[in-house]
Amino acid sequence: MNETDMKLVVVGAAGRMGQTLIRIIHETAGVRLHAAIERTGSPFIGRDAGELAGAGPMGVAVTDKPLEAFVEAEGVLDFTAPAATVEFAGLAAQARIVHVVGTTGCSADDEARIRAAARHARVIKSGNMSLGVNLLGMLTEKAARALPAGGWDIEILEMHHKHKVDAPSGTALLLGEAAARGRGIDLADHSVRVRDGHTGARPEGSIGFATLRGGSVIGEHSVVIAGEGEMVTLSHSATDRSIFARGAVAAALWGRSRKPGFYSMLDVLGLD
Ligand SMILES: NC(=O)C1=CN([C@@H]2O[C@H](COP(=O)(O)OP(=O)(O)OC[C@H]3O[C@@H](n4cnc5c(N)ncnc54)[C@H](OP(=O)(O)O)[C@@H]3O)[C@@H](O)[C@H]2O)C=CC1
Ligand SMILES: O=C(O)C1=N[C@H](C(=O)O)C[C@H](O)C1
Repeated sequence: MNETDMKLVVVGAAGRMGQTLIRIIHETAGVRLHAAIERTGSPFIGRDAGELAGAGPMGVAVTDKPLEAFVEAEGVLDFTAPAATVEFAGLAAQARIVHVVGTTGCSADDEARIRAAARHARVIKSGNMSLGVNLLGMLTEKAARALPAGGWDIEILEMHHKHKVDAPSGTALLLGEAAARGRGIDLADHSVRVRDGHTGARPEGSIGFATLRGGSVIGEHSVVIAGEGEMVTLSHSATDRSIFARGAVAAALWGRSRKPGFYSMLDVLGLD
């Protein structure tokens, strides 16, 4: 441990991503686990966070006191749920720390509240923290720009594990936004999120989404650009959650020297 290590809090510490984040912090130079948070009443309160994550004892007990943890820390890594993330955004703003948000499924109102907190906190939010998906976003934007709407139809397909609660995935929406940017259109006005029954023919220029759920799939995403007699498919497969956790830790370290504001992984990775 080093005095200059960035002190990080993991909220949702017992979750799939929370445990992965604790393991990655443990093996990454320049950061250390300062606190681990779960909700009041969680059976994990009081447990050693390192043991919970399968990394061995770390001497950090899981608590339900986020503000106490935030005021002594430099950053919080948040892969929880929209209502929790909105609350943590307010606390991170009070504590003036870095807030890395991986939570997906946020409503427009949640998004506005998180952005408001970015007046005081350094918020880095992305539907996917991996390098590969952010590169895929860039490639999608370029392909959508090069292949015009009259003749080329964009569909985004995703599959995740059976426990996932939001759809389309944050990544699918990130890719949809990238495609819409490439086409110079607003995604909200052109997306088709569900098809059922007699839908009529596909509206030209729309961006369609299809969702699969099952088993333990970590994250599969494809951008299909279908033309007459040919089809281009750009895709990404996640085989280990550590890709998201490494991205989140890199984002926290990047945010340490930034001014308050709202940033994305494209800023962190220098891809924007
Ligand atoms: N951006 C990215 O790169 C990625 C984003 N994600 C997103 O991260 C989120 C979490 O995913 P995952 O880890 O699989 O989900 P889990 O359900 O496994 O973990 C979420 C954790 O957050 C806890 N939690 C919820 N509310 C609170 C609260 N108010 N205070 C403290 N803890 C709370 C949950 O506790 P409880 O069970 O008691 O509710 C749970 O332990 C999802 O939105 C997912 O889409 C996931 C992977 C990558
Ligand atoms: O819930 C998940 O697991 C994941 N969520 C993110 C999303 O909604 O895209 C990122 C990743 O695909 C895993």
